[in-house]
Amino acid sequence: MAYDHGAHLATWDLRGEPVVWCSQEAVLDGSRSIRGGVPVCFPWFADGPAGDLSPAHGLLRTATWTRAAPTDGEVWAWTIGDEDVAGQPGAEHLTGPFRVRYAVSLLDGADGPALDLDLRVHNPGADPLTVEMALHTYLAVGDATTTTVHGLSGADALDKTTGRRRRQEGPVHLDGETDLVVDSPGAPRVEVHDGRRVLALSTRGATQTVVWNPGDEKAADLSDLGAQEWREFVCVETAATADLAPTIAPGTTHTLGCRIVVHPVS
Ligand SMILES: O=P(O)(O)OC[C@H]1O[C@@H](O)[C@H](O)[C@@H](O)[C@@H]1O
Repeated sequence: MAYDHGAHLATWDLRGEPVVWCSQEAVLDGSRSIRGGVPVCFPWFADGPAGDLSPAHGLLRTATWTRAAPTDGEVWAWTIGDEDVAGQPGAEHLTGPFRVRYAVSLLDGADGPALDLDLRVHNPGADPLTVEMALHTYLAVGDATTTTVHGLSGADALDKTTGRRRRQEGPVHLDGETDLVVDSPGAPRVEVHDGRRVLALSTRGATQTVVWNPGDEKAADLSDLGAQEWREFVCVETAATADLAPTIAPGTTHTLGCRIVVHPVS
């Protein structure tokens, strides 16, 4: 299921099981962002590099995108540009013109079925364009508290729950509120292990991986999340933000992409 509102893939199921998770309480009428699926964050992430921008995660998350013709393997494709959001709340923070094409593909690869997300940002302007971006995937897990995220050990990270930078040692454990922006240039393979399967993410054009789960206490503040639903997902986000946001030269395109493959645990 996908919506033009935010170019938002809301769910992806495989063999009857959700892989991309969506809240039972998600608001799907376009009046706010969707809690779950894959929010597209652009042209800023969260409250922006200096923490003073709104709407959160950039105004494309709640904008109405235009459907584009899907090409090979693509199930949905959309486009949007700066002129489409002119006058909307947050448009005053845009730093230059852009044209974006976003596509969701279902692929049948050697590793089995895969979901591929592809965000292409073109700078049609005369000046370099620096933008933050993220594919904020909500991944379904058996129980977040016993789920681990692998592939990020040894990387520097900003722990947003403390405001401090630290080195990530070993897998990320989701025991309590987790909000970690891990610097992960070089396209690492990141894996989510929940004991019953492994979700493997390979990325392109990303410089960071964000791992987020609100935990019990913070979840209670989210009106579009059911009681205990925070246990059912972990967000592992393909990102390029803050000092590691790309600067796109005039006339060029930056692609941020993510491919998700599901491996059963035997
Ligand atoms: O509630 P929102 O706007 O969907 O954001 C959810 C979370 O998204 C994550 O990407 C951020 O790192 C968190 O800080 C934020 O709380």
